Amino acid sequence: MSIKVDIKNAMITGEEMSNIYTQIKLADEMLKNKSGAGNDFLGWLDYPDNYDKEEFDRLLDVVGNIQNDCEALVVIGIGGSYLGSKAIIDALNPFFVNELDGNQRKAPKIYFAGQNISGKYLKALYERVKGQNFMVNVISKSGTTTEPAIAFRVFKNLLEEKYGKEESKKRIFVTTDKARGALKSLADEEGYASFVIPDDVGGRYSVHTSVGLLPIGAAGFDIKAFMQGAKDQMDEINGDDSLDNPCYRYVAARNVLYRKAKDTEIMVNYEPEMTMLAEWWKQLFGESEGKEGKGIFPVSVNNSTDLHSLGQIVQEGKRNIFETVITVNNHEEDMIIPSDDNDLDGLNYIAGKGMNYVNTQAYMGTLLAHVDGNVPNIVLELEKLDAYNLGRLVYFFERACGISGYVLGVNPFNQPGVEAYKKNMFALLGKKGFEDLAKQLKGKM
Ligand SMILES: O=P(O)(O)OC[C@H]1O[C@](O)(CO)[C@@H](O)[C@@H]1O
Repeated sequence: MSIKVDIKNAMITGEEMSNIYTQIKLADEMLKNKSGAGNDFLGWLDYPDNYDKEEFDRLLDVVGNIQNDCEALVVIGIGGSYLGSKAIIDALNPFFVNELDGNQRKAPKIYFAGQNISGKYLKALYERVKGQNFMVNVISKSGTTTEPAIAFRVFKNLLEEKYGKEESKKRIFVTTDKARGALKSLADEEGYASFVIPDDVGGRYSVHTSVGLLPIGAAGFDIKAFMQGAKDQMDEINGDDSLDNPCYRYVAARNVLYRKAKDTEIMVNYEPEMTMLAEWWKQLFGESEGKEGKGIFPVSVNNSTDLHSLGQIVQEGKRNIFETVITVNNHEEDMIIPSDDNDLDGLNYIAGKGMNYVNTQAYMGTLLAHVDGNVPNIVLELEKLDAYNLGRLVYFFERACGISGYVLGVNPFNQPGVEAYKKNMFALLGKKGFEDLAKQLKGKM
């Protein structure tokens, strides 16, 4: 079912929506006819139709082998080579899944590495994985990103010590550029099975490519349904160029709000398994829109947890924020609140109710309070948290982000700003070629 976008609490007039509509339509046309900035990175746009079916079948085979042949898969990557698969796997997995033992599990444990530079984290993961029958999927479009490169070196060594060089080759799956980068050269040299990140798909738009599909499939989820969701969402957007199109409505609302000085968007969820979905969304919109001194700053809260930490500032702090709440209609699990003869905690008034009911009242009460506090709320309603609907949601946001970037007047497909920290880090680490910068930086320290 379609994703619904409700803007009745977004504090926007019909006139404001109509005024921005032409720009939304034009921006989407620029995407579709590939006439805008960054038009060499639009491979994701038709990907649900145009993906490489042979590679997909090969991926299904590999996923099946991973599931049969190992207890644990270490997925190495950062940013767009990490957040999407982590988001979908977290949203779909039962809680505490890695604590289930072998016969209670339908798929290997999935561990993530290379998404930080913490020695403590990597050491702990190394110790946890070394006694298990494990495999590795290393993902990097550039093939040169420092964080995953370090993690891969560590786990490659561990595999080779444990299984020997030849057997290790069967346990390593590489997802990278088809021709360039250190990882591609290494994969060719060693003969690792490789999957391609298409040239024209940037990291943050790559969840439906093998970047996302291999880990999501290995974790036991239906990647065909995930692709179908994207396809249906794409067809739906292409089939309606009016403001009834939920994707257009979301883009229109957030841009109207931005023009009214609401320059911070808070992605709100009420289910902890959606935490990482917001992290993926933050990269998507932050890297796409945050340039040339422009952009809506994307942040997220996990409620009701964060109502007890950030609730105060949302309700009464600087009025430059709006919220986008994601709600899910169908919850499969619930916990009924027990009754108690003594009722010393005073909870009997909700005894017999499900926690999902309580959570919904918390959501509605919060929304009304925040709107009273001058925080506009956009609500995105998802039918269900399953592979199909998540496939839809990912495409929905990708398309919304591409359109929104053009409405803002930026290239939504580059990220020049992330190079600054990398250069400084290389200089400070003493990498060859960064000697002059190292001198300058040391002078400032
Ligand atoms: O897949 P790669 O090339 O390792 O890049 C990982 C991430 O790093 C960035 O390039 C930022 O440095 C992101 O845009 C990207 O998603």
